[in-house]
Amino acid sequence: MAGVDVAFVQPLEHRPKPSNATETEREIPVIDLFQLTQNHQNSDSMDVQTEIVSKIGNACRDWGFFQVINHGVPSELQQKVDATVKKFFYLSPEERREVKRDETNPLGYYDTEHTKNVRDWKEVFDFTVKDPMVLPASCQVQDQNYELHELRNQWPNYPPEFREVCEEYANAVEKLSFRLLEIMALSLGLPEKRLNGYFNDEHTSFIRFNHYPPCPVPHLALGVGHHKDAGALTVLAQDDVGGLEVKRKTDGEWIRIVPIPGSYIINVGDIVQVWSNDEYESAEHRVVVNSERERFSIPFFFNPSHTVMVKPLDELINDQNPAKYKEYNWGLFFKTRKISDFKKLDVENIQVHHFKESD
Ligand SMILES: O=C(O)CCC(=O)C(=O)O
Ligand SMILES: [Fe+2]
Repeated sequence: MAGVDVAFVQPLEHRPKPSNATETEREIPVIDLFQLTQNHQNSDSMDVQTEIVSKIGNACRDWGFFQVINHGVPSELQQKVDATVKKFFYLSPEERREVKRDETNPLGYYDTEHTKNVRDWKEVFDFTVKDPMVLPASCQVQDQNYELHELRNQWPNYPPEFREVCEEYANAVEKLSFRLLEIMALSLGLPEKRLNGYFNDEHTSFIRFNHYPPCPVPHLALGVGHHKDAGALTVLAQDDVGGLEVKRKTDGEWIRIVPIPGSYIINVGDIVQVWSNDEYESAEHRVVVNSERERFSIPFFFNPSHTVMVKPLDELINDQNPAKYKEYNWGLFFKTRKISDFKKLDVENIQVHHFKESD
């Protein structure tokens, strides 16, 4: 343990197992979106679309996770982003800190994120898709008439193409996220565009560049501690190193997701869990680090506008299946979570189960 800050050490029950026996398992469904990302529509392609909708519905129900290939984001763009991300993290610590996040602006670079109050073995850079991003100014409010705060992206001067590449990537993945949202809506028996209105011009989606340096104590620390994503859905690009693990719903085992080149990992977030009244549950996941290779990953967190009141959709509840959650305001939830991820608190951070109706 010499030289490793105890803030990184996971409680015993959350430390990763030394064996990687599950490494070769390829259990997470892989779904080919080729037919969806093409614009021609004939009866054959409608059949294929119905099949994709049903595969995605099953994956959301059984796993809360799946991988997509032929998703429509050009591989050249992905390579450009990957190279740009590396250039940024290879800047000197002083240069990276020029765009450091602080308590008033949660966007930019930081290396002190905590998940469930244990420090993660990683450094990150966050930027929003809509700039500025509008959020409540404080989470200490009693009603909906809260004051607003505009948060702006911080861009480093180097590499010079950084901002342009980030914005191009954000547009491409935003498009894919809308498509996935539409497929999820269809798979729940809803009209295709039923959920799109929650993601208006003020949606609070953001992209994170994760860098996990080699870790001298990979059996004690985690790159990201166990958690669920709070937004609607996540589209994650990862390199070939591996380390992401998902908790399998059937038995609670941690399953390693084997990287497939050119694919994205999609996971259901807490908002889809609430909208679907637990039909699709967000899955717990975490990132294991290793002592040899650094790893990079890029999640796109697809989040609605701050004004959205999140609750089970009326079409999906009835007398036999009453709403399992009280409604909550996304902006206040998000703001509260952002503050608790920044520094260690003495209380559990905000979770959707705090809004669960008592049985
Ligand atoms: O790096 C990864 O594979 C996943 C990261 C993650 O789960 C997150 O940032 O929420
Ligand atoms: Fe996550």
